[in-house]
Amino acid sequence: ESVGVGEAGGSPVLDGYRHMYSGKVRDLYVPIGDDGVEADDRLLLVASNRLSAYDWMMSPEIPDKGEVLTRLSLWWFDQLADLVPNHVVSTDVPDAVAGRAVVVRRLEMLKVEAIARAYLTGGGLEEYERGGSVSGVVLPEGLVDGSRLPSPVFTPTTKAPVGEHDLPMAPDEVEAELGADVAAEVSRLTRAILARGNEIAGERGILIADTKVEFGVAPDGSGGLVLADEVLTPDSSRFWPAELWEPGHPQPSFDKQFVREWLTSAESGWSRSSGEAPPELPAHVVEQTRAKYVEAYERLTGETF
Ligand SMILES: N#Cc1c(N)ncnc1-c1cnn(CCN2CCOCC2)c1
Repeated sequence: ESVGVGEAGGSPVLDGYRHMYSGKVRDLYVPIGDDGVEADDRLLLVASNRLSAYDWMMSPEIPDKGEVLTRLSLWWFDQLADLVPNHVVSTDVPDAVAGRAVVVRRLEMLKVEAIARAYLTGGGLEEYERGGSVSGVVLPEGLVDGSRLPSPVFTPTTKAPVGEHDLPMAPDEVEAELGADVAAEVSRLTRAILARGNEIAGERGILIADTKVEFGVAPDGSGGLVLADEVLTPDSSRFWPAELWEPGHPQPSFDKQFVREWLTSAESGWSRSSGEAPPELPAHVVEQTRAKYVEAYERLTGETF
């Protein structure tokens, strides 16, 4: 998920903060006090307007994407507060990143990408087609691309180093990494978060096929699991329009379909198999994609962006 620092679309220099880490679409900074000493209990999590598709960084950026997804994630943290505490401290952030950054508690992050699937597709479907199970969970026969699962399945992966792919973790590997009790709690919470997400999103015409969340614990070991990172956004999850759901083939993406269809159309002149970077997105694709992020936010939260 992480790429080298200084990727196209870059990360802003923020006065009073040290840039610590760049993911494909988000960045982490360390606050620096007036005395020049770095905070050890807080971080600044910044969402960019960058869009990643087909494992490429798109250009140009999508205006307001960072703010829309930050506000959506904050709303989900509130919806889930009865299930699990979270790392949000405040939205008192520098003007340069106003609306698209959050001050968060600095945690010790678990070394597991906590993924749950409510619908079968992508890597989960491929594993199922090989052996009838996913992450050690035997599934019913006859499932196809887009099939709804009887209940969300925990399908954790490793957190791969920069430029490498995350790898599936078997249950015993997760227990070896986290211990049996914490592994069971991570599985339970991740599945509960996705189930709650689909209860709410389903009423608003959006299916959340799968999601990745991250947990941390307080550095002093006090308390239990804390939900970190972002939660139930189109960047961390597959969002599908409910009215188009039809198992048996790849589902259209709620937010990335315009980008995918243009990139795979003759008009783009690009071929995914070429290994070459995709061309600039035309303005109409950028605008339509921005509108889908705003639509997801407004449908789910009931707020006007
Ligand atoms: N959230 C959080 C968090 C926290 N609350 N405390 C300590 N570390 C982290 C942290 C460090 N890396 N990541 C991976 C996800 N990153 C998000 C930003 O963008 C890059 C990827 C999370």
